[in-house]
Amino acid sequence: MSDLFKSMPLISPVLAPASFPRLDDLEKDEISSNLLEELPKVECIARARIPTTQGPEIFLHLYSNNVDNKEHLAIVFGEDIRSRTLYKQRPDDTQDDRMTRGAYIGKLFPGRKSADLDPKSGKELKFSSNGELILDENTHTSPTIVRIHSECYTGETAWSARCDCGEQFDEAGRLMGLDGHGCIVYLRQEGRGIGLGEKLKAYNLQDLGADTVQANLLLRHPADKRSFSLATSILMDLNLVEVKLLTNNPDKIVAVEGKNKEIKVLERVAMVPLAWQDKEGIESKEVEGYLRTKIEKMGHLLQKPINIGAK
Ligand SMILES: Nc1nc2c(ncn2[C@@H]2O[C@H](COP(=O)(O)OP(=O)(O)OP(=O)(O)O)[C@@H](O)[C@H]2O)c(=O)[nH]1
Repeated sequence: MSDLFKSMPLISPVLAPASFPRLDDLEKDEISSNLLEELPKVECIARARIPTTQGPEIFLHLYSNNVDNKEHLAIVFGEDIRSRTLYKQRPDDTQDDRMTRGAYIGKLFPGRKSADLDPKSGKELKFSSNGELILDENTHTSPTIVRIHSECYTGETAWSARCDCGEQFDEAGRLMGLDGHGCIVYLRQEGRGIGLGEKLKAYNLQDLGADTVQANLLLRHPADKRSFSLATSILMDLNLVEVKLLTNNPDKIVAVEGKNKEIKVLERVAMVPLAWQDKEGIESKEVEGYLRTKIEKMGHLLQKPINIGAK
């Protein structure tokens, strides 16, 4: 047994190799959905059009909120998905202010003067007497493909084949690009909420034989420390209250719907790993173990097809 685990009692052989500490003596938190009585308040600070290397343009929305200081994002497919807080008229708001923060209709071009009126199409935004944007044919509100994605530096930026986060992110964008509308709510809760440093320690524990759940528990974190209430608030702000949710995680569905069912998940769209569909996708013994643990211990709604072997 390594020195690291000498002070800890042995784990049950069912849960992990005999050289690991017992999980039943460690804190075993349930994977909680952290449903809040009152949803966080969010405010969209800025929106900008991003042409992408993949084809479709996206509109990146940056949010502030009243529960943490992180920059949570909404990656929006569709010019007509509009944030209430961004578009609401503010005291002393000028048309230049509105264009600068991204609260405009249509496209920006050099010399444009009005945010609320698109001179090319003649479409115009309308507001109520208290400055709220009126939802009309210029604002998309119908059921929309949505993914709630938690930050994964390793999978999205450092080419990690320990998880399928990068592949899921790309696939979500591909489906939304095809549909023409969609939203990836990108929450800064790295490592299922434990942060990148702790996730790296968890990876070392995984190399020492723990699975992803055990590694979190050994570090005295819950298996899943995330909350999805910010996603609920952001979707409400974007008027995306009826969604087709891309996920395999049943906890996420309950969590994003909110305590008072502020959001309706009309449909769950499974995120099947590409390699399990006989397509080119992430393959490694680590990702196999990661997905197995999600299915066996975290109740993910995913089944590996029997014809796909360990290649
Ligand atoms: N603690 C920990 N976090 C991990 C590990 N591998 C990936 N993650 C994190 O897990 C999260 C993945 O989240 P998602 O893909 O949004 O969600 P999910 O719960 O897997 O559900 P799906 O919607 O089905 O993908 C990200 O925050 C990753 O950084 C790991 O081994 N340990």
